[in-house]
Amino acid sequence: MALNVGVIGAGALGTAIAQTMSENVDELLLHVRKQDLCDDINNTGYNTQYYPNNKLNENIKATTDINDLKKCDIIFLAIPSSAFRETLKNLKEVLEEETIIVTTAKGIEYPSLKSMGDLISEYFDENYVALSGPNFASEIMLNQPTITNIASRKAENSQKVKEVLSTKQFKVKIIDDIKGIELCGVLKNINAIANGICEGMNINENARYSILTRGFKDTIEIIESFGGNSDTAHEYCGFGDLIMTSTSSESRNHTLGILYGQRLVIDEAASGIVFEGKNSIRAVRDICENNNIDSEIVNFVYDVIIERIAPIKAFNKLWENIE
Ligand SMILES: NC(=O)C1=CN([C@@H]2O[C@H](COP(=O)(O)OP(=O)(O)OC[C@H]3O[C@@H](n4cnc5c(N)ncnc54)[C@H](OP(=O)(O)O)[C@@H]3O)[C@@H](O)[C@H]2O)C=CC1
Ligand SMILES: O=C(CO)COP(=O)(O)O
Repeated sequence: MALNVGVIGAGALGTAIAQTMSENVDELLLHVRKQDLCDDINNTGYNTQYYPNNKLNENIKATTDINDLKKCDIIFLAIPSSAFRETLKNLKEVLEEETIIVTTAKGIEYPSLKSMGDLISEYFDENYVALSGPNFASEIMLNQPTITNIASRKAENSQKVKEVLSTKQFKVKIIDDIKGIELCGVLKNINAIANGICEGMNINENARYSILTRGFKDTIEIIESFGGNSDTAHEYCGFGDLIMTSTSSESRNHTLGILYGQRLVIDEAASGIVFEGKNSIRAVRDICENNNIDSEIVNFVYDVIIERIAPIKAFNKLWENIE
């Protein structure tokens, strides 16, 4: 394929989608932060930090030099949302405005309450595409069957991104709701934490799945309040990712919730693990307040994670108010 494609972020997701797309392009540029990891990838063919047992395809070339991305037609940002603005500023120095930027991050900027798409459009106009779905990176890396949704403001951009991403195993469905797709990714993390907290406290399944049902309804309400389409909540990026992340032990957000539910304190910053849901809870609560949405699930997660209210007390309040 003639398109030049780059991925920024050689973590779990960046490496996995690089591997997928390398089936479709002549050369895939993978931008890595650390020189030693870059050397490992180029010299051994392994991402020794994230996937020490999975050989990378030979046409994946790692670089630490952002200037190498100049020639790319499409660049995927597979980094935490907290790193987006800084990375976009750096990219703006070297890229043409027409470069398509794809966000894979399921987070939101605080206190601006901007989505990752909003941030990209500050630097690269409307040339962005959002990707989201029930997509554990570890499974993508193993080339296991996966579907994702993408959305953008320009149909031709979605089409190009679909072309570089699609393989026999990795399916891509374009939807027409850029706001909704991003909100789904953010909100499912909050629900995953909520369910994790309940699981950690050994709350019964009748209650847990009622809470998940309520979380799904709140997701629809929030999407609609942003002018998004409620159908998006029924997509892979909506229902699919919500259920998967809220119930799977593979999810970092779900696991974080379990730890809080068990009142086990970990040093989240020192762990180096990306907990997007934890980082976006303040933003989601502000979004609800600004739009007069009273989400008991969002309040529950805020109470436990930010206010550090005892999980059982927070749960009792949630249960009293849920209907
Ligand atoms: N993992 C998954 O299954 C999925 C993840 N996502 C989303 O993708 C995004 C990335 O997640 P994931 O790949 O799992 O995270 P990882 O922690 O596995 O990887 C993060 C990558 O970003 C780099 N990075 C971290 N901080 C910065 C920074 N300040 N500046 C530049 N680069 C930075 C890391 O570099 P270094 O290694 O040097 O720290 C690493 O390459 C998240 O928003 C997540 O929600 C979406 C779908 C699935
Ligand atoms: O978004 C994901 C899968 O779709 C990954 O979820 P976690 O960040 O909770 O691990």
